[in-house]
Amino acid sequence: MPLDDVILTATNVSKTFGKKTNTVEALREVSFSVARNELCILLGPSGCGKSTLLNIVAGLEDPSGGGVSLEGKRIHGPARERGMVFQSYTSFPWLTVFENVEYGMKLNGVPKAERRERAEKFIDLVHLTRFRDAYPKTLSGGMKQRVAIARTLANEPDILLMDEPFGALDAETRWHMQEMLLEIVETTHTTILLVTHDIQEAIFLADKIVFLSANPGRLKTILELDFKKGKELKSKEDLIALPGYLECEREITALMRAEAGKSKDDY
Ligand SMILES: Nc1ncnc2c1ncn2[C@@H]1O[C@H](COP(=O)(O)OP(=O)(O)OP(=O)(O)O)[C@@H](O)[C@H]1O
Repeated sequence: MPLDDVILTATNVSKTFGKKTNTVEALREVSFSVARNELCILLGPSGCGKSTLLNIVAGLEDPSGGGVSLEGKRIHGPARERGMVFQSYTSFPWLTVFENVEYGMKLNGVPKAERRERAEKFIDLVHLTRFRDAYPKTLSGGMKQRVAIARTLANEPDILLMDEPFGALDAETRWHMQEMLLEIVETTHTTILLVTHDIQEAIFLADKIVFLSANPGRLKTILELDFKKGKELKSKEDLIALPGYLECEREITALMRAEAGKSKDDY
């Protein structure tokens, strides 16, 4: 990958929680990069440090060793250029959809006319135009998460960070959300770093999968998903029908099983 295409670089990122005898080594010397306009997935078994790594990129946690740079600048603390969407819905209940999407821009000093224009654009993008004046409590889980996505994108981050964004949703809503995310990427060319432990979700969404092993979290492998390159995927069915899909799913399932180290009797 040409160097100027790299937007985010993680170099030898380590993280140990706790002090003295009571420590947990969550990450050991993890290095990877994300290219501009790429959708990069952090995947691995439970407890391998995916969320910790994403939180370090977000600036919500400091690494114990190594570091992360965005556009060549070392990350220290949270900033607007790195927008985060969590699994739990984070809209303000006393504000309408429109006001929720506008809120962050208001804090960032975006002038009113531009705020309105951007809020409308991103509400349309997440298919909530009819619900712009609704309050979050009247919306479904998927709609609330769409508000969070629109609000984060409206701040025009350089990279969108997503931690299990569809993890709390039922299977059907999850598919729709995944399909919508690919539509968003196609329209806005946003660079995304997304954590999931769902193998199918990872294969459907990813340009690249960074697979972590557990105890401590280390880089196991990076999968480029060549079988998808140049193919237009609108739905899960399109993905499953692609030659190469099953092999890819089998490879990742085997990695996951080896790393989780669980036989069917260990649960
Ligand atoms: N604040 C913390 N204090 C102590 N240990 C922590 C803290 N946060 C995470 N850990 C530990 O670090 C390790 C990695 O946790 P993390 O949540 O990043 O993994 P994960 O891959 O995102 O897991 P999951 O898929 O289950 O969400 C785990 O052993 C976890 O218990």
